[in-house]
Amino acid sequence: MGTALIYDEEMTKYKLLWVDPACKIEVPERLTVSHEALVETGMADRCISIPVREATDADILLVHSEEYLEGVKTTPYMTLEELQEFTQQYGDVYFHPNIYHCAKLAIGASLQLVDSVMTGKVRNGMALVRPPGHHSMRSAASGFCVFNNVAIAARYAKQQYGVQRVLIVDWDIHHGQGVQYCFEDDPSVLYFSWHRYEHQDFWPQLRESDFDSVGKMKGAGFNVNVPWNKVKMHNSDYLSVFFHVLLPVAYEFSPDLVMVCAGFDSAIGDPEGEMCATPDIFAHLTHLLMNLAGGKVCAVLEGGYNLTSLAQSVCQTVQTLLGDPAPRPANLGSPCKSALESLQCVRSAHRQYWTCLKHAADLPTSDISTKRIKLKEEKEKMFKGEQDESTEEKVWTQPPKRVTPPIRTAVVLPDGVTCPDQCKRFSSSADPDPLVVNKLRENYLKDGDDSNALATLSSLIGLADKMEKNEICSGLVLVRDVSMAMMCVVQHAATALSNRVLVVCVGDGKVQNYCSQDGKTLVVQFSSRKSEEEESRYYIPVCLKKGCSDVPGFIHSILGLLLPMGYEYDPGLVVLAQMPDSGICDSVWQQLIGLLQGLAQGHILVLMKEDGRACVGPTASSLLGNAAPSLGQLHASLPEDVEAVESLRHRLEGYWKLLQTTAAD
Ligand SMILES: NCCCNCCCCCC(=O)CS
Ligand SMILES: [Zn+2]
Repeated sequence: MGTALIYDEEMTKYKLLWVDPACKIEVPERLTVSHEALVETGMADRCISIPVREATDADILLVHSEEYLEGVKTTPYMTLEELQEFTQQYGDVYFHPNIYHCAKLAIGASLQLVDSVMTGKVRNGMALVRPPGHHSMRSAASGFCVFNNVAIAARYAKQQYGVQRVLIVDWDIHHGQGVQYCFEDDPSVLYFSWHRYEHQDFWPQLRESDFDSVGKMKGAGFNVNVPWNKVKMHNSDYLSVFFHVLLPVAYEFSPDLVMVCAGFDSAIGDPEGEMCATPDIFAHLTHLLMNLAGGKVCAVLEGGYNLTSLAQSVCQTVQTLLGDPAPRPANLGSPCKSALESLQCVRSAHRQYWTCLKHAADLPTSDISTKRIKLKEEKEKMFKGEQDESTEEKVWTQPPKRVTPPIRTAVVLPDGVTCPDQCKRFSSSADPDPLVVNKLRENYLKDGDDSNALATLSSLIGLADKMEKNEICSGLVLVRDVSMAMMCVVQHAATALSNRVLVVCVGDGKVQNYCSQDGKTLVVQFSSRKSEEEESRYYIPVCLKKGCSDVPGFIHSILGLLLPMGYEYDPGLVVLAQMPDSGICDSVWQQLIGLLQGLAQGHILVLMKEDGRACVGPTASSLLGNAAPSLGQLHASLPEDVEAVESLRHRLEGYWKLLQTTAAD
């Protein structure tokens, strides 16, 4: 299934008609540069174009009051003075004779997107709209927003398609207070937002934007606010919040639909956000959401005011929705102290609502909530001073071109096992290099003349080489001895290939401690038995009471341990081995493959035992980029597993900074 793109140039036909410094950044070019970038990169043609429609009164009344709607309806006939007067009653927004029409199209675009996804016409999609929506409230416009596009779309999805649970992820740099107010007492809509806050000093300067606004009444726990109390937040800060707050909660919530308030003022170069996260980060944020809700992801444009980073970020998002592998998450560092403080505060505030956070630490000793008041007083005192408008020009390298290999998934299967469609059967066509053959014979083959084991191993090596050359994206190999095959491909990768190799081993089994201490390989093994090998920086045995068969425990160890380390390690190749009788079920296996594909540009090599034929279909489906089936709402992990993962995290966070979930005192 494809990716919808909804855009109509009519939404460029309104603009600011008078002088207002706060509003001058919201210009029609925001939409034109975004759409043109998608056209120039050829991505618009790869999408399924869906036309906009005009929202009806009933659509708008799902969220807004009649009196507000009646008021906005009069604006097309107003004179300039009347428009200015009408605008005065709201903050940081402007009206225009054509903005009501465009606001109805922005809603209609969002509803068309929901229809296309919910009817299965497409898998996911993006709506390029203006005016944005997430600040507008039941009876008020705010922050360039007239109607709340995403809030209306979420209510529409529930009403029209009986959607039980909607996750709204708001990665715009402003707090979508309009969305929070709309759903704060509603447990069927989980609203997650991070936003520049600076201890309530940044617009819209609301006390209720802080981490302790968790929702009200039966909606308690379903509103998650992550305040950024400093600017210059980077990719590592964003990813650590996904790994340690959003994703665990989202998997526990198990939404039927994911809506994204896709604002790109959180990217580097934006005058509002003043953050440092690079446009490619949106490929990873999007990818990490695509295995939720069976892949039903609807992204709707909100903010984004630097026309260069906006266009690049939109392209990164759409390219990932199209299924292209994400770029390498290069040089991730440690989250900054302020981000870790916020992370700790949010997890602490929510531990009573989510089992995945129940073990979260207390509020940091430097309880940042009191800073809010003190800082406010200081600001008042010193406010007399100049507001430094130091907007030095930010520069960043353009995201790397993401070339999709000609072959998406190659498979090496024993005769008699049919090749899954869209996969390509692979065998090392050229006679294997005699050197390789000898090495295989002496190191890996018990009886040296086992010809088809030799053929399989040399195919395996050939596959790894083609992945390194980006001729093949991912591979699946059925082997007789998984351990031996793993050793073989890791040895080959460690010597012949230039890249680091992440080895993920699912299930018991002796994993030769071939993790060279030089960091060429990072081995993470999930099993139910204590590993006899010593744990180290590059060999991490994760012992789970019921191994991979306990879904919550396994998912939490993937999200909270494996992904943070994997992203920080940034391998060129991922080897994923399913040991015999690992106990892992297909849907969890598919989640694991889907999530790991965010690494190594999707170069993941899966090894399974020959008799694992039943798993070939599901594995191939995930390797081809299809969304994994939803796991359903997750219950609590076993206490032993929580304990194991937490102690492992504490031991390793000195090495792997993305494992941190608290600000060191
Ligand atoms: N009044 C001093 C400056 C105010 N700047 C904030 C303007 C609203 C931004 C809203 C937005 O970006 C929507 S995503
Ligand atoms: Zn914004």
